[in-house]
Amino acid sequence: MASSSSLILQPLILPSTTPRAAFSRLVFLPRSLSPRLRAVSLSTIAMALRTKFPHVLTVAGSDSGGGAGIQADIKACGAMGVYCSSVITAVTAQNTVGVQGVHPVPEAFIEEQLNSVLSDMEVDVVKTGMLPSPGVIKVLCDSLKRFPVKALVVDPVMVSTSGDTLSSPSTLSGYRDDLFGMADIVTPNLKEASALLGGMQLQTVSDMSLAAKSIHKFGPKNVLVKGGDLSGSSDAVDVFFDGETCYELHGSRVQTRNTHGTGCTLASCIAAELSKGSPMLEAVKAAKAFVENALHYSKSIELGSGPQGPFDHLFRLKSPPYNVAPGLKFQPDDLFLYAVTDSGMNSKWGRSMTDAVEAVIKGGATIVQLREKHMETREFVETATACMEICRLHKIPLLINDRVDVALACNADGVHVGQSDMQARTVRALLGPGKIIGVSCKTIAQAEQAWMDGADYIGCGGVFPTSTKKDNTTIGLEGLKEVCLASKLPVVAIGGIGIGNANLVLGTGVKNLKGVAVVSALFDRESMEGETKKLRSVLERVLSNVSEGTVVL
Ligand SMILES: Nc1ncnc2c1ncn2[C@@H]1O[C@H](COP(=O)(O)OP(=O)(O)O)[C@@H](O)[C@H]1O
Ligand SMILES: Cc1ncc(COP(=O)(O)O)c(N)n1
Ligand SMILES: [Mg+2]
Repeated sequence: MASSSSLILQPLILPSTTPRAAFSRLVFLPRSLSPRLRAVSLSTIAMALRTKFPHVLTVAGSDSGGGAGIQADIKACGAMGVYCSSVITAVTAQNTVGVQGVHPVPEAFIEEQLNSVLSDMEVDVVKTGMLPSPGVIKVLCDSLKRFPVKALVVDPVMVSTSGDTLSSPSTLSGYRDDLFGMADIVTPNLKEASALLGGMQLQTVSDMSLAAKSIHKFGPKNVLVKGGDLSGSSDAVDVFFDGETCYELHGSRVQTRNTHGTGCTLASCIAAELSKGSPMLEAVKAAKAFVENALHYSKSIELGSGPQGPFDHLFRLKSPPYNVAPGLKFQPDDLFLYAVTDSGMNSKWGRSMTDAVEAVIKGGATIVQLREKHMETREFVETATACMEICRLHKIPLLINDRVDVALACNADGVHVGQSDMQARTVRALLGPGKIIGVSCKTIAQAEQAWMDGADYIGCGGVFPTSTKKDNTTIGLEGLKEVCLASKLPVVAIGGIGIGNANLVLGTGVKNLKGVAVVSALFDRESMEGETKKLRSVLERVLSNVSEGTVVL
């Protein structure tokens, strides 16, 4: 091995935010390397270490009113933490009353803009908005063939919500025959879906499903028919079709006039999420949640005198939680051995909460939840802050039961809520996209709602009777299996589980079941570390038997 004196310490100028991050990016190279090789190695390492910033290119029209088009796209991508470049296809004179004029950009100049960005700037995802003529669609298709990107999101903008035409009807065949076949997703609203399908009437959610399936035949990988304008609907329902399954995505309808630009924003958010690496359906859900939240925060903004106002894409900047450092990223396997605290049991055994948390982590707990129903708020925040330090040290996520305020105050990794606590979608809006949210569910319908609300996992139970929740109805192993099979989220089983019966639970080997959550089995014991170790070894044994196909009962 080279001694340290034969190494040179060469700091590279790489993007880094903190002194610690900068230090970890210092590169050691042997002195014996020739200066040329050293230069080559350094540039290779620099390339490898470069932080790639997710990049969406929007190809769309400018909205002088700033609520839709290019302006909405740039703000939406910025809000989602993604870089956004723009190729402008037309300049519109537009306000809250409607569209007063459209000035198309010459096709050759659109091509020049596409060339400039795509040839140089490592675009991940292209999102299209207003493409005013068939010639523009052709120019775009040709550019995308020359410069392929990871994903293409096509929002087939045709008519503004105010009823003004933004692209000529002759673009319909360009979309259907050329662009859709290259698209990863197309996102027509009701009017656009109808126009694409020769005037098909779309009045119900089942009409939307039919439309999504028909549009899929034009060649895009996925279709989202947006129901913002579905009359008589108390929800905001969109229908997603991936070629196999149709999903109805229900959101709550925000009562506001400020819906100008919702479609542009939705498509840009999908593109932004895809550029960060999200799977398609997750990207669509995150985008829909963003639009709903943005509308909610902006529902009483007053700008302009017309019927449709813009909304505030950057509402999150006003919300302090977004300034806090992100927590640990959720991995479903974190649910394997989930320790839920109980300070009553700690005082019975004469130990502090921090000692208890440290002991279960040392014993092999993979995630910790502070569940304190009676602790005073100040003591709770102090305890949680101290526990956070321990959990950070061991890289174990710490969640707070119910108390979003306490989670924010100590910058916990997330919150676990029950059916009578704050709704998960509100928790998500308050905590932001980077935090972990779990929801207690007993039924398939609750599990579906948790998924829609943007939760990361569900806790399912009580599986067996338990002393920590006296009047809790138990669902048994059968109930657990039913919910697990239907759940789109990973599941942790809870309720009366311990060393004696954990094998019955995990041994079901049922889909989505990732682990067990325990309270008394760990905290109501003298040696918490020892008990956790025992439980962990039981779980590991069951897991290896399940993966070998042996049923353990
Ligand atoms: N009032 C509203 N409340 C909540 N979500 C809405 C509302 N209006 C539209 N949306 C959502 O905004 C997105 C864009 O839909 P839509 O308005 O139909 O598209 P477009 O703007 O292209 O006409 C969809 O996800 C839709 O469900
Ligand atoms: C330049 C431009 N592009 C797109 C739209 C559609 O707006 P919405 O998202 O409300 O359908 C618009 N009004 N103006
Ligand atoms: Mg709209």
